[in-house]
This record gives sequence, C-alpha cells and structure tokens, in this order.
Amino acid sequence: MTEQTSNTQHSTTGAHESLLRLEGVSLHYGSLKAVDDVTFEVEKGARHALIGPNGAGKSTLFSVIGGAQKATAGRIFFNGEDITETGESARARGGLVRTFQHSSLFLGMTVLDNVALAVEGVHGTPWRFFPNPISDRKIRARTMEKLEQVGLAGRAHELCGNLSHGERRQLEVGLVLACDPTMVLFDEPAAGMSAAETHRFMNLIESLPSEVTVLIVEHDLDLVFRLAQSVSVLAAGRLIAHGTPEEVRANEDVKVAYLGESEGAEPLFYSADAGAGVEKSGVNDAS
Ligand SMILES: Nc1ncnc2c1ncn2[C@@H]1O[C@H](COP(=O)(O)OP(=O)(O)OP(=O)(O)O)[C@@H](O)[C@H]1O
Repeated sequence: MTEQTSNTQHSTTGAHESLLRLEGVSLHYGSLKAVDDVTFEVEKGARHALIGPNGAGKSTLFSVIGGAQKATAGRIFFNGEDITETGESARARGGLVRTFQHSSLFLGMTVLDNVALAVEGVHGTPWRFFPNPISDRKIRARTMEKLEQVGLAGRAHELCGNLSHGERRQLEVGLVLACDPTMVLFDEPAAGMSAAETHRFMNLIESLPSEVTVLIVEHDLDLVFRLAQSVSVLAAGRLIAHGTPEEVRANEDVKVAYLGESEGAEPLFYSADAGAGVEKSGVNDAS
C-alpha cells in the first residue's frame, strides 16, 4: 500500500475474499488489556458491525484498525498487505478511511466547498496559492455527485454551520466518499441523533456503493441488526462471538456479557423471530 508497508502478504482462502484481517491483535495499557488477542476478518463488500458492552474495547480496537493507535501485539492485513506498521494517513490513502469528526468540518464554508476541498485533495492539484476549488468543473461535478450520494445536494450552498447534527454527519460521509474509499470505518454514527436522523443515516449507509466495505462501531443495536450482515462482539477486550446477526443474537456468551453490565436490566435480545428482533435494555442505548 505504501512505502511503510511491509512485504508480508496474507493469502486468503475460501469463497469469500477477506479485505481486512486481524490476527491476534492486542493493545494493553500496562496490566489493562483493552484489546486482547483479537482475530477476525471482514469480507470485501461486507456491512460488518463491532459491538460490545461499555468498556469492551471497541473504540480502542477501532483506533488500532484505523491506525490512530498502534497494537502492542498482532498483525493487521488490508487487501492482502500487512499494514500493522502503516500510519493512519497512509492507510487512508490506501483506501481504509475513518469517518471524519465534526471538528474536521469548516463551519464557515458552504457544504459544497467543504466537499470540494476534500475532492480536490484527492483528484485535483494538491495545493494552490489561491485555492478556488469550485472553478474546476470536474471537481465541481464530482463534488455534486458526492453530495447527491449523501442526500445533501439541496443544501449545497448552505453554510456548514447552519446544518443540523444529522446533516453534519451526512456531510462527514460525503467527505469520506470524496476519498474514494475501499473500506469506511464508522465510529458510533448514530450517537446524538434523533430517531428520524438515525433512520435517514441508516438509509444512507445502506445506499453506499456495494464495493465499499463498511465496518461500524455502534451502540444502537437496532441499527446494527438492521444494517450488518456480520457482527463481531467484544467483551473485556476479548472477541467472544463472531457471526451473522442471528448467530450473535442467539449466543449465550453475548447475552451474559450484555446483561452482566447492568443488574436487573431488561433482556437485550428477543429471539431472532420476534419481529424487530432486538429489545433495547437502555444499557447501551445511545439514541
Ligand atoms: N488511553 C487509555 N489509557 C488507559 N486505559 C484506557 C485508555 N483508553 C481506554 N482505556 C480503557 O480500555 C478499556 C476499553 O476502552 P474502550 O473505550 O476501547 O471501550 P469501548 O468498548 O469503546 O467502551 P464504550 O462503549 O464505553 O465507549 C476500558 O477499560 C478503558 O477504561
């Protein structure tokens, strides 16, 4: 992927091709095992969720995958290449892109200009003395395409600072799409969203091109079980389950891990055939 990437190659086997593979990944803070010997893979084109009770290690593992934090043990492979030692921005250039946070939006600029700058960073002249991204027709067309994809074309000329919380999150996805990602890492996208915003955002993630692989860390289990085709469950830093949403719902270790978090909490999971499939206990309900 980059000059920092080692030559180690990971061969994939089986019918489905692995895009991201973690092998024995750990991140220990002294004696605290925030992430402990985690092995799993995400297939190309998958909608994969990483869930777990509070303090399970989700954010830490997410940072390790994105490259913001270094694993203390284990290897990470992306597209067959060992990226364990590859930095965050080099991973992003290689297609493994994390959603931008609100802080990366320019609130005093229009929605159009925000995405145009990101598009220009990827497709345009890397740096100009007097940047005027909208003057470039190709960049403008590409920018509008990204805004259409995230449902913000009608807000193109609005100042970013005037957008609602949900719209800003849509815009963050637009910035990510501007990077032409192979895989997008979504970090709790539904946090702080209203039910309507969450619904819109779910539709947006579902409408992403099928060649874009998605890994999502999310507390809102309604969203997870609607969106994900495969789920990995962490508890106390360890991977305790990995499989389809149905398999994970039925897993006894998963039920115990969630219920153990809050005594007297309502059961977190209905059986798979009980309508919506998931009952929120409030334990991990960020909505
Ligand atoms: N920088 C740090 N130094 C020491 N311990 C940390 C650090 N960051 C996280 N931890 C600890 O690592 C463990 C995993 O934390 P992490 O935030 O990854 O869990 P999480 O599953 O994302 O939790 P939540 O759902 O509450 O956000 C926790 O015990 C946390 O206190």
